Amino acid sequence: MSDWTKMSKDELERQYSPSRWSLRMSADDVIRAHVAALKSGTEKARAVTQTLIDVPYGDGDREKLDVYLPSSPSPDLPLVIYLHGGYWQFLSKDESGFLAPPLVQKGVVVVAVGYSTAPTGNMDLMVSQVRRSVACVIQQYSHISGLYLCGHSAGAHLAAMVLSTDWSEYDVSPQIKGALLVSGVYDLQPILSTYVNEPLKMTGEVALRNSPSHFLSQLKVSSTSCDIIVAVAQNDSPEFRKQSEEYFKALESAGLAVSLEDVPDTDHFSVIEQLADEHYSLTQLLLKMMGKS
Ligand SMILES: N[C@@H](CC(=O)c1ccccc1NC=O)C(=O)O
Repeated sequence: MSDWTKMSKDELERQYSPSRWSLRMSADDVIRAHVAALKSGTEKARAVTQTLIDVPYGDGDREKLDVYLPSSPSPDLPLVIYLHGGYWQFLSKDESGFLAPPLVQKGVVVVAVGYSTAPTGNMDLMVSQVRRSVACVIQQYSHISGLYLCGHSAGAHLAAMVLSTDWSEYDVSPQIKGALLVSGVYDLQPILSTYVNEPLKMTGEVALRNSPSHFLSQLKVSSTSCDIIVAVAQNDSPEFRKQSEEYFKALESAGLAVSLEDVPDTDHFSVIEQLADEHYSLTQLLLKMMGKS
């Protein structure tokens, strides 16, 4: 696989256009179908679980989260925070509850976090928002048995930044027990010169200070006992696959408990959509991580 620094702008943009790599449908159709699947999955989740919608975790407009709760409270109550994808510019928490039903059914609390996507928000703000959301959840839900993170695409990037947080600047120091990072971007430098950065307007410095690949020693300190699964779709682009493989290798070299899951017969979108299905491999892995399979 060639190095991104040697790629033309066109090739880099192709590599960082997840929809162009789907084998299921055209680029436009796969995005339409993705949004539709997330919306209908979230509507279903809201119909079959108890919810708390638009709970603020800060003063900002988008600084709200949705909570999906099991109906019978049990003493063993894991909580998973979901950070949605959409290239830091699309989607919101409002269609990010689709993964709740199979988890809630097993007695897990699911929290979908909102954050200020670009162009309203910028990368520094989004990273600070998701960190604050995690701190807020741990303060409000101090009785939970374990805190877990799950993120897709841009959300996997944000989840990796949460794992790399120096919590000394916060009121709490959350002990995250496990993280499922799905088809993420862990080095932001390759996207700097692409269309993805148009609304984000990141400088090289912003990209560097928000790249999880540059904060491995902080992650090791803050998330020593966190089980990490780096998952990637079989049909993600070579660059996306390389992002996951390299982050996995770096975590492994740092001595963390990490595994790489290459999910067969999935593309960038189906790899996360299928979390709505209790029989899907990643749903089972997430439940197993929480001791709920
Ligand atoms: N231009 C991007 C768009 C994209 O990634 C996206 C668009 C809408 C909702 C989610 C998206 N990506 C990942 O979650 C693509 O080629 O797929």
